[in-house]
Amino acid sequence: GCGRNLLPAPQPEEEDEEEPALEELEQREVLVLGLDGSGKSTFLRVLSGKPPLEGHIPTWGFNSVRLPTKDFEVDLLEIGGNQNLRFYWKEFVNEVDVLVFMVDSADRLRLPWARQELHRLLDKDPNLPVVVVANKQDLSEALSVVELQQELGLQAVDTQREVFLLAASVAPAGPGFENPGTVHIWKLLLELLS
Ligand SMILES: Nc1nc2c(ncn2[C@@H]2O[C@H](COP(=O)(O)OP(=O)(O)OP(=O)(O)O)[C@@H](O)[C@H]2O)c(=O)[nH]1
Ligand SMILES: [Mg+2]
Repeated sequence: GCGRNLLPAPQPEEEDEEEPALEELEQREVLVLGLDGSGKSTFLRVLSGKPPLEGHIPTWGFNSVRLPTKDFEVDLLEIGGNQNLRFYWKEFVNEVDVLVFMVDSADRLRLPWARQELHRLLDKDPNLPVVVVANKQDLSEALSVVELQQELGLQAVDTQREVFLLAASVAPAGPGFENPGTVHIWKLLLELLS
């Protein structure tokens, strides 16, 4: 045998009695999606007080952080944006409270792809609040929010649903973490989750 006979059989009923309540705070789930290189991992790092990484290290799967607030805990879950991973995105949109969709505002050539993926997700859950982040506004070639609204087809989205488009550069320019873009996104998320 492989040794499993040595383990005592699990006795869930007894354990239930002894196990203290671990989760006192309510959970909120935020899904963070967007094309590869748009800044999802950077956003999660900066939110958790870590400096952004220099280059692009692709997320080959999931990446998550849990941030406590006074009323609840916020789980932010990134799924990598590589083309092979995008297939899985739609499996998670119905499981979360808010979707953050990151866009590299300077990646003009791939905006049509970002638009297509975003609208697929919007179609998947008509009630999910969506925060579109027009990231990398620090780059000179970045499109403005007005241009991005057009390019991402957000004017056409029906007025019933909550879609926000926020300009940001989530990677801080220098040391220190008073990043106004990230703070702004976080405040909006807390409002939507309350
Ligand atoms: N100039 C500029 N660069 C940024 C900004 N945010 C992120 N970056 C850079 O963009 C690159 C990619 O960032 P990531 O956060 O790894 O991108 P990602 O969306 O997680 O990518 P995948 O995991 O592959 O899906 C990194 O080199 C970051 O430093 C920003 O606001 N401005
Ligand atoms: Mg990543």
